[in-house]
Amino acid sequence: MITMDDIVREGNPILEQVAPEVELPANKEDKSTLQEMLQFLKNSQDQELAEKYKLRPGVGIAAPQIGISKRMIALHFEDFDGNLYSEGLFNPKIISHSVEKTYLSSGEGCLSVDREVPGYVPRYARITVKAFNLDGEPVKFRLRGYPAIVMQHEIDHLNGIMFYDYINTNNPFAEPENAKPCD
Ligand SMILES: OCN(O)CCCc1ccccc1
Ligand code: NI
Repeated sequence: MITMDDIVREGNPILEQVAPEVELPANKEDKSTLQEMLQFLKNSQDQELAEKYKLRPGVGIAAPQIGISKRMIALHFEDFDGNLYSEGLFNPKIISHSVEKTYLSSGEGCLSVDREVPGYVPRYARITVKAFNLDGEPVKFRLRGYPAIVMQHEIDHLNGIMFYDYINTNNPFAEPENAKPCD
């Protein structure tokens, strides 16, 4: 099972690389890795398992964060209406997005960053994403608000981008242009 020992931390160059696409249909190894990533998220949100294995709760994870430079991400979280998003995705791609931006008023964190980095992280408010799921089927997501933020945070990891790259260095909590908080 994936534990925090498997999570690479900032400074590791793999987090700054653009990851190559996964060859589809996915081979057994890539499929098993993606399933383990999804299981890690579920475990990290289970009080007992998180305590037992010292897991930091995560709502998403990208393969480079476990040292694998491939375009694979997993998501496991509920949106503010209680809808569950639980996906293992190959080669996710944002195919369109709003001009408007959004951000979490509490800022963001990252399993690969062992420190607080305060500040607003402006992201597209609405995105359309195409990907392939664990069954190898093409899937399309139209996301807004919190789910859109999580998806963008994960896809950024596949392009070597960290959440703090977006924070306004002069004034981290300056109101981002053309953006409204989603919470
Ligand atoms: O890459 C996953 N990650 O480091 C875990 C935290 C993900 C995350 C946290 C806040 C807002 C969006 C996404
Ligand atoms: Ni992250």
